[in-house]
Amino acid sequence: GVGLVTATPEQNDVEYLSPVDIGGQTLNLDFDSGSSDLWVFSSQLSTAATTGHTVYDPNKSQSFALIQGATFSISYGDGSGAAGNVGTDTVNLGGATVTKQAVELATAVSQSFVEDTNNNGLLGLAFSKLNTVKPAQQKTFFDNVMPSLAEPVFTADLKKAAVGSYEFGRVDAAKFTGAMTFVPVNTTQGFWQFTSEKFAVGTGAVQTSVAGSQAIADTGTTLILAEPAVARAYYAQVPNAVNDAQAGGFVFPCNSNLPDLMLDIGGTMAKVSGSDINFAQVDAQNCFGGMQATPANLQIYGDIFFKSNFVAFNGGNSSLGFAPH
Ligand SMILES: CC[C@H](C)[C@H](NC(=O)[C@H](C)NC(=O)[C@@H](CCSC)NC[C@@H](N)Cc1ccccc1)C(=O)O
Repeated sequence: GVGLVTATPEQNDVEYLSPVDIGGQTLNLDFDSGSSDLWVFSSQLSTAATTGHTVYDPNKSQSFALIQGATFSISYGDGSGAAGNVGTDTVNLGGATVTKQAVELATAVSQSFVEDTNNNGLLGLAFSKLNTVKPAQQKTFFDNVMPSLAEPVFTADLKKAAVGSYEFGRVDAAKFTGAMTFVPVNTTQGFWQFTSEKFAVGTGAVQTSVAGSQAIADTGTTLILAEPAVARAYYAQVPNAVNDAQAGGFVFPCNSNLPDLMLDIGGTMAKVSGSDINFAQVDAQNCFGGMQATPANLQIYGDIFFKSNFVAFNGGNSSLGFAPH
């Protein structure tokens, strides 16, 4: 089979939300290739936490079954997190269906999730080894649905300020231009991870940031978080760009003519359009960069990368395909 759902951006493309049918109830979830838990705002949360949200109520589902004694607790790189208990239900993503999918019911969520009223939970699409359910770890929707898919793949077609899509079971050639390049991913940490050590600014020379530097493809992260050497070299080519601690990173005049950024994905260069690096206005003149330096030693290629690149996640042979779109 094949599943196709829309991916609708929030204000400033901070996140993309997709409709998921769980036991007959439809919730908009943030599909996240950087984690492996499917958790939802549930009727067990306090009213304070659920105001403005759509919640999943297991008591209203004919097909819900509790997993006795199972709990989850997840924390994310931005300091946010969620925790609760676990059951199974039928999960349908635009036609791709799993009958006994682990659905994690939040009984506590961090404030940033409470405030993000468009987001009613996450659907994790990284590798199941990262799933946080105890005592028995659970599988992701993608792992569960893969055997029934025409092809063991899902694709992300995320767009700047426009509705895109996630598709399960096929790579739709109509959604990208040029040739798709596939690279093997390193799954040891549970992410869609690859080597990314080279970069170029505009039409400049290709240079190495840090030999062997790694990156992950993370649809649940808004920006590109790259090696500091990449950020420094890029913004050195943008007149009046400054690293503004108060803004939390590099800012530049909003009318800047931003160069493209080339990043290698497992040895093949991919382009991030300069226009996509103008992320959001921070004051009367200045805008915040869509690519920032990461303090960690793992680069995170988030939605800014996906706006320029159509990406195929192949769970059959653990590879990542990318092409301009
Ligand atoms: C502090 C937590 C560290 C990062 C680590 N957690 C992770 O790596 C988790 C699975 N993944 C994440 O924290 C990040 C990848 C970090 S790379 C180390 N992806 C998921 C994130 N975008 C989900 C999200 C979506 C919307 C709003 C906020 C957060 C852990 O549990 O140890």
